[in-house]
Amino acid sequence: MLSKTVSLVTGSASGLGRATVERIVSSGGKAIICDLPSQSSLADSIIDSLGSDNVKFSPCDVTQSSDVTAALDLSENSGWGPVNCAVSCAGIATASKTLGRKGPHSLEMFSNVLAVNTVGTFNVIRLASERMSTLDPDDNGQRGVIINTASIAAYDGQVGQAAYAASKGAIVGLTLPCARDLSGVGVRVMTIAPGLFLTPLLAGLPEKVQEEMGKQIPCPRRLGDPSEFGKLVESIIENPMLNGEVIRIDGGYRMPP
Ligand SMILES: CC(=O)CC(=O)SCCNC(=O)CCNC(=O)[C@H](O)C(C)(C)COP(=O)(O)OP(=O)(O)OC[C@H]1O[C@@H](n2cnc3c(N)ncnc32)[C@H](O)[C@@H]1OP(=O)(O)O
Ligand SMILES: NC(=O)C1=CN([C@@H]2O[C@H](COP(=O)(O)OP(=O)(O)OC[C@H]3O[C@@H](n4cnc5c(N)ncnc54)[C@H](O)[C@@H]3O)[C@@H](O)[C@H]2O)C=CC1
Repeated sequence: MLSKTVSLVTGSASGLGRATVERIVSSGGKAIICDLPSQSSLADSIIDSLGSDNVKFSPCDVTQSSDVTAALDLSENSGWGPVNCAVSCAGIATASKTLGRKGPHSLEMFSNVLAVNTVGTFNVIRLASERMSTLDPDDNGQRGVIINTASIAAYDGQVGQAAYAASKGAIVGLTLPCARDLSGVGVRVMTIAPGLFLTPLLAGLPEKVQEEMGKQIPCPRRLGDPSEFGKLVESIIENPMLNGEVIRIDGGYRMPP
């Protein structure tokens, strides 16, 4: 299916989303880069390297339904047809204790993390699945695949990760019911829970935290490369039996408190 993949990939101007776009396009597929308008120059550099026939940019805040709809429309208006693959990588991470030295966790920050990570992911699932439902089914009765990005923090959230872990735990929780809801239209739903990957998101953490983390990964004893995430996306797209499940990709790492 990868050579016929028409995808929308959120958060794909950077990091794991970018690696996903590179993987899909290198196998003959097409991708809509769906990222914030502020990321347009990064998106342009991806288009320069992969070709404007294969990649297009739709400025998008995943919490806004009209933005996600415009990205789905772009695929159809470009002559690619409706998307048959949607990968959500858009996400933000915060670090704040439930009760810190300066007082309680900001409620606004907590809500914002859930809005982008959880609500944004569900927004893509609901709107992309509607487009996929219009496609002809393949030999397995399938029309598309949706892949979400959670985190191992959904299971092993650290000190200061209440908001982030809650947002990712919710993505784990919605995976099975969404897969069940969409089984009637032949759309699979899978979630990847990455461990520690070397992307701008992780580079923003204090260097000491980064160093300690790389050493703690059992095997391989290093941070993950975003291309390894892209390979897993490819496997999920290609394997029709993968549905309703969360896959950790973490080198056997379990985060300490
Ligand atoms: C997998 C993914 O999707 C990506 C990831 O999650 S990568 C992992 C990301 N992890 C994080 O972001 C960690 C977030 N937490 C923090 O950065 C900090 O805890 C914080 C900024 C929220 C708080 O810092 P702070 O208020 O300065 O607290 P600080 O004084 O450092 O520590 C207070 C106590 O908590 C402990 N602590 C703080 N952060 C800790 C941590 N990350 N791990 C373990 N203990 C920690 C300290 O050892 C200290 O313990 P004592 O009470 O015994 O002295
Ligand atoms: N890097 C890592 O070690 C891990 C990352 N993850 C998750 O993987 C996903 C991708 O992370 P990275 O590539 O590392 O981060 P990144 O910061 O490199 O990329 C995230 C992208 O999401 C975009 N984005 C943020 N808010 C958005 C919004 N409202 N609408 C549209 N786009 C938005 C950003 O502009 C950015 O381009 C995130 O969901 C993150 O939580 C999970 C576990 C580990």
